[in-house]
Amino acid sequence: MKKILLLGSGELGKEFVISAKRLGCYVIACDSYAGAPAMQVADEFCVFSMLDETPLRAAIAKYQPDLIVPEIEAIRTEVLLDVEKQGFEVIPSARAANLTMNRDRIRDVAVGLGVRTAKFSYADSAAELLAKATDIGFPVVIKPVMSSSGKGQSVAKTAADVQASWDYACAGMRGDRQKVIVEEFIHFEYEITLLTVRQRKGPTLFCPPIGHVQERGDYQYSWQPQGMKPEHLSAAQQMAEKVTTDLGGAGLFGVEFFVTKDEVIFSELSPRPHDTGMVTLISQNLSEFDLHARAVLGLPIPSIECSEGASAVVLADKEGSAPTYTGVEAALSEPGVDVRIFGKPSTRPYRRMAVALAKGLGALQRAREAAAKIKVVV
Ligand SMILES: Nc1ncnc2c1ncn2[C@@H]1O[C@H](COP(=O)(O)OP(=O)(O)OP(=O)(O)O)[C@@H](O)[C@H]1O
Ligand SMILES: NCC(=O)N[C@@H]1O[C@H](COP(=O)([O-])[O-])[C@@H](O)[C@H]1O
Ligand SMILES: [Mg+2]
Repeated sequence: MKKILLLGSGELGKEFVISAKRLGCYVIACDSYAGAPAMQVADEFCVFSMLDETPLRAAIAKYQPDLIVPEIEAIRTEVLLDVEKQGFEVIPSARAANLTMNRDRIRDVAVGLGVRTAKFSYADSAAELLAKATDIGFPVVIKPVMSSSGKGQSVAKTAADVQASWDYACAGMRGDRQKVIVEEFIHFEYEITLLTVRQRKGPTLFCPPIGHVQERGDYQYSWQPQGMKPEHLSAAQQMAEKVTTDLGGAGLFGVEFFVTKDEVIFSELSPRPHDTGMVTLISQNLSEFDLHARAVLGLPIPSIECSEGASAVVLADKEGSAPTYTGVEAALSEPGVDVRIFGKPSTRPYRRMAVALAKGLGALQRAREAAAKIKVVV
């Protein structure tokens, strides 16, 4: 039985714990607040800020896990680099966790590998941001180098927007680096997440591409499979293989691409299950969480089967605690529809609280209709 220390206990971690426990693992779920989704299904839990070196080291020393599995980006990843040297195993690797926590570091790796990205630059002041944005050409997308789920992200349409974008990025930044990435705005036809599985034994596997739509830099709904021109799919797979091979280790990655009429552009990647990949809870024989669990445990993945499916998020609209949910009965009365309520103990505007899933013909519309029926009450 493998002992897993899960760093981050949100909705993605909760499904991962269920998958890992079904395969006989013992899981200690960690996060900065009590009652986090994954803690509700784990064997033990531990509450501390994973950005703090001391409690993070203490948890690793106390539990002596076989595997350390990061579930969020905001972790004191220097500690992971250090404990990996001492012989602990970090999934997929401490380097992957460290690089992907910093948009600039992973972007520099991708560029070094010759992977196509949007034009971009970095800035550490409003004045520098204005100069870099002007060089690239408006509109530009601005994101803190340390953030996720769209936090601190905005689009500057003209020079007049730059100061507001800088202030917004500074307010949404986490971690200790006051730095942003400024990117050319890509007018893509669609965007995808390519779930990519690195196995301990065996070749890298790809799930059929997942299409998704984002608002405020955060995912709203996703579907699988997203139809792609064969040459675009193979370009995306080649880039995903290149970057994940460089990062190394075993596990599932969510590799994000923009697809324009003529080309595929790498955006970023998560060295762990991806929020848009929650669709695989209904569309695949093995969900992205099952695949991550099998890959990290070195278990076989003989085939990945997919049929049409979709997911749509249920968001909170205000701050509160002990939420309840209405409309679940109405949502579930449709055939082929399912719901996952994460069980987060508190709400804030736009916090993702649940997801509706649908399979079969018209899955996307039915998932969105089901999500719209569910209301978060606080
Ligand atoms: N250069 C760009 N051009 C056009 N749209 C963009 C660009 N960069 C980001 N976006 C849009 O914003 C979304 C979020 O961006 P990105 O994935 O970089 O942020 P994130 O905070 O890391 O999100 P997550 O943590 O949920 O993956 C993208 O999926 C895309 O819809
Ligand atoms: N795009 C990354 C992502 O979706 N991460 C997921 O959201 C949780 C945080 O949610 P919270 O902010 O509501 O606590 C994380 O723990 C993870 O499960
Ligand atoms: Mg993203």
